[in-house]
Amino acid sequence: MSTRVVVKIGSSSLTSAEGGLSREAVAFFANEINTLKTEGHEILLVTSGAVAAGFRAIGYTFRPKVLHEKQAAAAVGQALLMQSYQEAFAAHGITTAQILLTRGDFGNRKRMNNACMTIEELLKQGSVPVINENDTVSVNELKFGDNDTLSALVANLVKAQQLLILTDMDGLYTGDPRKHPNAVRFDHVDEITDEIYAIAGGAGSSVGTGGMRSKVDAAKIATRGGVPVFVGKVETSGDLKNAVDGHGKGTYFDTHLHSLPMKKQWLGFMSTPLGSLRVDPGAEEALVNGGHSLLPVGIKIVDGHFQAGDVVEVLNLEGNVLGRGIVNYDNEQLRHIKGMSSSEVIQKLGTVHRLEVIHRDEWITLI
Ligand SMILES: Nc1ncnc2c1ncn2[C@@H]1O[C@H](COP(=O)(O)OP(=O)(O)O)[C@@H](O)[C@H]1O
Ligand SMILES: N[C@@H](CCC(=O)OP(=O)(O)O)C(=O)O
Repeated sequence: MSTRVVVKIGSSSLTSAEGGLSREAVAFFANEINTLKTEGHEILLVTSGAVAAGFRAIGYTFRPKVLHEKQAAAAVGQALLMQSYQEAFAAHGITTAQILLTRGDFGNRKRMNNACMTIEELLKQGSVPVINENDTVSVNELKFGDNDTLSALVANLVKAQQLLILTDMDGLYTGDPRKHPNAVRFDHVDEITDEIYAIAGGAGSSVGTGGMRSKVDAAKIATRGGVPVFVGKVETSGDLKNAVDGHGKGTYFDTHLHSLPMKKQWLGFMSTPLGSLRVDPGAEEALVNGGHSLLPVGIKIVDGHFQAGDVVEVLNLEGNVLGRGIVNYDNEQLRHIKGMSSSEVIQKLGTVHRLEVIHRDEWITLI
């Protein structure tokens, strides 16, 4: 069956440790993707490698660590990266299209709709969108940094049937195999638990950024959005097709969920919460398992400055994030009515526009 697939290629798979782009690697991936396209799959590529490709060309000896040096290296390297993809895909008669995005773009519905429409048109025309972070304008606090999260947001946005995160390690192991030679690989992960997070470490090479941790983060976003994820290695001809077909060299993160509507995607993964609410076990149960709205009676602590209509994070009494929602009250009002029953709230405030603090339609569970 032909499907829509997002393929993310990390710096570690495209460049040598000394820096510089491996044209052989780019040609190899173009060939693998061509095989999938020939079978009728729609492919979107999310690629890293701009900094790694550009830092030697600009004159640095090592991969830069300071932001403006990384941005300069990326500006040089992005052109080299794109040129390389264009040449490699042209050999198969495939047109490539450059798309540069920032985290801020995902927070803006209009920009996202535009990006989405552009991508749909490119796919319709048979092109391969080649997506990277727009490093020149991304500031530290708002950066993706690695492209794993970016690839998960893209996969949710285009309602992909699969996200393949390709890296230099053939999956998630019980510990970083570079440090723990006896570590064992997970073939499937049904649920991303705290234990899974605990074993996923940082980058193993000098060119990679996020390591397995950011890949697990990405897998969480994508699976929560209904997109199953493969994290692994594609090194010999046919490996990418095998990964799509379910027998790749790596770990599969399964999902039983359906794709998320755009509004819930935005709420869960793109919005910026302006405060937080701590709720009691009754409210936790109602929100997470009961599919109910949040009422004032379940709220214990209110933090932050927010207005009605803003996004807040909801935590349980142990401090674990349960999800996010759009509040119907500002922080001052909520401090006055927290813990009150609905009749007490009406007595205190008079007629209220909405009794629910967060309506279930404006809520997303994130555990
Ligand atoms: N539990 C783990 N299982 C497998 N790899 C791990 C684990 N913890 C950390 N790693 C490291 O994550 C690295 C891959 O991430 P990264 O270097 O960021 O690659 P990329 O550039 O492809 O995104 C591996 O090379 C490995 O050393
Ligand atoms: N946008 C940056 C991505 C940085 C990076 O190293 O990401 P990754 O290899 O996915 O961990 C670049 O193209 O160099």
